[in-house]
Amino acid sequence: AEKPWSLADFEIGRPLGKGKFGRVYLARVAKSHFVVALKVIFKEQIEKYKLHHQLRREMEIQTSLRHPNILRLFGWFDDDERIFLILEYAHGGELYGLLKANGHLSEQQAATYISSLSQALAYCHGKCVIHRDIKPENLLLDHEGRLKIADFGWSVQSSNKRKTMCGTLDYLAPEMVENKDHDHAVDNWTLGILCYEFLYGSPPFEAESQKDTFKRIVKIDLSFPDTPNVSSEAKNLISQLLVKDPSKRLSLTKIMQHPWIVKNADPKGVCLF
Ligand SMILES: CC[C@@H](NC(=O)c1cc2[nH]nc(NC(=O)c3ccc(N4CCN(C)CC4)cc3)c2s1)c1ccccc1
Repeated sequence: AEKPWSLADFEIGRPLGKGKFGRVYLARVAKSHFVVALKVIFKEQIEKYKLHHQLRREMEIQTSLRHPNILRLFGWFDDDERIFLILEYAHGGELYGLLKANGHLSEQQAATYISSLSQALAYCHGKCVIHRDIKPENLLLDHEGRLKIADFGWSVQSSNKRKTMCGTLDYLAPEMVENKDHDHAVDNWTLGILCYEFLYGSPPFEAESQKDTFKRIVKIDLSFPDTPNVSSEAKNLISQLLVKDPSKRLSLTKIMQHPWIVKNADPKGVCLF
C-alpha cells in the first residue's frame, strides 16, 4: 500500500482563496514538483458546524468523479487540527474573474462554458450526484481556459437534504426557495441563471434585498436588457431553462443539442477568443 500523504510531502505557496471553512493554497509535491491546490480545513470548524457528513460526502463524491470539467480531488490527509484536500490546480483562476474583467462574455465563450457545464452535470446526474451550488465562484479555468467545477461541499448523493440559506440566493431554483422537494432539475435552472449572467454580466433576478430576489425568482420575473445585444437563440435557451415547473425545464441533453449551443460552443471546450 502507498504511504499516506503528510504535510512534509509538500512545499506550500501563496494562498489562492478562502472560504467559510478553510483556505486553499498553491502547493507542490516536494519530490516531484507536481503542482496542486491544497485545501486546508480546520477540524474545530467542522465540529462546531457539525459538517463531518458533508465534508465526507464532498470527499467521497469528488474523489469518485472523473470528468475533464470537474476539478480532481487526488487525495487527502489530516493532522491533529486540520484536514488537507489535495486538489487539481486550475491555473486560470475563477471564471468569475474573467466575467468581471470583461463585463460579460462573448456568445462563443458563454455557449462553450454552458456546454461544458451541461456535459459535467450530465455525468454527475448519471452518477446520482446533484451539485446544487453551481455559481461563478465555484467555476475555475485551467491553463487552456477549460472550465472546471470546484467545491462539491454542497453536492448531495441526490437526496433532498435541506440546504441552509447561506451566501447569495441568486442561483437558487424556485422549488429550493419555496422549500419544496427538489431533484437534479435545480442544476438545469442554475444553468439558465449562469447563461444569463455570462451574457449580461449579472444574474437575472438580482435585487436590493434577499426578499426581493426571492420574489423575483418565484415569479420568474425575467427580462432581457437591450444591451449588450444578445441573440434570440440565446434568449430562447435561457427562457426554456428559467421555467418554474422543474419537469418542464430543458434537459441537459436538449441543452447540448440547442441551436445556440451547436452554433457557438467550441467542441474542444477551450474557446480562447
Ligand atoms: C471554489 C471555492 C473553493 N476553491 C477551491 O477549492 C479551489 C481549488 C483550486 N484549484 N486551483 C485553484 N486555483 C486558483 O484558485 C487560482 C486563483 C487565481 C489564479 N490567478 C489569478 C489571476 N491571474 C491572471 C491568473 C492566476 C490562478 C489560480 C483553486 S481554488 C474554496 C473552498 C473553500 C475554501 C477556499 C476555496
